[in-house]
Amino acid sequence: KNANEREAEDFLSVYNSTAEEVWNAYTEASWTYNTNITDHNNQIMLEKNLAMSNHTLQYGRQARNFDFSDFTDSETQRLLRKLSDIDKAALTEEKQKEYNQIVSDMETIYSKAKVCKGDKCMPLDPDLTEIMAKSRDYDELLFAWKGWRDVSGKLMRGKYTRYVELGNEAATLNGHADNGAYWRSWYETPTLESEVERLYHELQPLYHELHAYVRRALYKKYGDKKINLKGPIPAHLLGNMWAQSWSNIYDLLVPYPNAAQVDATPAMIAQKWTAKRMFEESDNFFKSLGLIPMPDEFWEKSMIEKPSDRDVVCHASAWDFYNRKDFRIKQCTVVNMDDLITVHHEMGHVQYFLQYKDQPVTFREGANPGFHEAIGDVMALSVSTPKHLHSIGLLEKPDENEESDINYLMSIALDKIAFLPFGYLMDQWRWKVFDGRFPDSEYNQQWWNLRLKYQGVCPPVLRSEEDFDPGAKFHIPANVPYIRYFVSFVIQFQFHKALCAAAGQTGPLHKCDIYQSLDAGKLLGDAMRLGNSKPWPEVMMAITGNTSMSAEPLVEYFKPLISWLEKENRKNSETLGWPDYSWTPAM
Ligand SMILES: C[C@H](NC(=O)O)C(=O)O
Ligand SMILES: [Zn+2]
Repeated sequence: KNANEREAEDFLSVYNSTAEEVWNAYTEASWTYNTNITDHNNQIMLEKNLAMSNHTLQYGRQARNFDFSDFTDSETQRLLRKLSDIDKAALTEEKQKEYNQIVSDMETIYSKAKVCKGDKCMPLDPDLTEIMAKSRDYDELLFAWKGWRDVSGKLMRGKYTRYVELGNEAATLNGHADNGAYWRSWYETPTLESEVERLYHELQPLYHELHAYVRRALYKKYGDKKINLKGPIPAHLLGNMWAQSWSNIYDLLVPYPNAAQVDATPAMIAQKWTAKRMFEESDNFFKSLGLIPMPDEFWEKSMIEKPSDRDVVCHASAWDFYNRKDFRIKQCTVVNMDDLITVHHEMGHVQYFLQYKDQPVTFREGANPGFHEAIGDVMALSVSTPKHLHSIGLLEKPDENEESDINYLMSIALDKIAFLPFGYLMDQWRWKVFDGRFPDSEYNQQWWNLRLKYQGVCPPVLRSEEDFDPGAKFHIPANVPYIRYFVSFVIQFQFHKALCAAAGQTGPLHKCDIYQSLDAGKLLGDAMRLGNSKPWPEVMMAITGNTSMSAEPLVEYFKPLISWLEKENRKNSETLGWPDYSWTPAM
């Protein structure tokens, strides 16, 4: 190694120890704000954010001064290259303040928004979420759906344009074409857009079969004034505020009502499960694989229930405090199956934090953002099986037959297949907003064009450019990219297949439960420990033996259901897709 490389290594170790301090300070302030939304806490968070940016700027400039092309250590090169992208620190201080204030204002609007009916004012979590999940009254659903958009997205519209401008300015200062290009650069895959488009088209036939089957069930429930069997589905009838997961209307869709049921919620309530019990159950699952237990600080400092005395950001999230000891989850947990899955999703993030905690801070990320989103969901694919739920006392002995299998696959498909178009379109919209193809005069129109094109849903009431419906989904005001979830929903089945093989499970993928397999745990743990120190295809290779994303394991997992749906839809001579694309329900 030449002197230049040795100097770079010293520089990087000073960077790392100072970064741990500064990032920890910001994360603590951000946690305080997210778990107690006040102006005071917001101001402190903004200050710590600026301090972090100054640190990034100072060290980013020095990193750019190194000519690392002839360095021998590829890790040092990778670290310096990542440090050279200084993100928002490239903006002037007052533009950084403006940008950070806009993002925190939008997130505060979203997190404090309430829909009032008389003197009862309902937040999204848990009230409106519960109405969307449980109500079967067309107009009550409409009240919640429209009301939520009026008090969230609609109030952010003016801020979003400036957010886009400043995000693009920072991206171009770092050499990216626009902010969308900056976000995609994290995948180190120049062909990312065409790869996700290819995956989407491979999976679209599965979605069309499910969409046609669900539309038929909703037609039976709500009648021909509200459902057109050749048209899009009104977006408020699918059990979820954004129609991104349909498992809450499973009761309208059950393929075999007399076969074994799959929902653990009744047992969780009957057995008086608590949020704490749900987290302990998840921790047990990870430990059974030989993975790392949640440390004491996690149990002491996490916020696992919605506090009654203050405003908080309820959208569930996992937190790394960058001191290799302190990791937390913030979740407004409700005792039901949906939230038990979410608990595993968030615990998957913390397991990743624990596995890569001794990496340089710059590498304490997922191999790509989709990897980070996939870990917990892989665990949940095992935990959700009737066999596993029975083993933890949440379902009576599952009768193993073709009908109960189809019931189970349907319940998982209502989460996983239903999600794919939404997971895909969120950043199709944002990438085009950032690259200018969608001017702010068309924000809402273009949003609904994509919602129709990919999801086959339509707004149940007239929309206009007075509205800003993308802002009604957390990740838009919170500035959280979304293609990571589409990537996750594809690769998690690749991981599931690989871990099931490692666990010696030879049956069909949907019956596999990797519980207690130390081999499966080791395969995933070793991959997580790499963090972002290697390009993700190498990590994909280490887990699955392939270097690329593939829809095949997902298609294999759902094969029995797809065959069943094809037969069912043919029997009903369903129209696949929504050729009556301009139909809207009687208002
Ligand atoms: C799928 C995504 N998950 C998450 O934010 O953790 C969502 O909830 O929209
Ligand atoms: Zn997540």
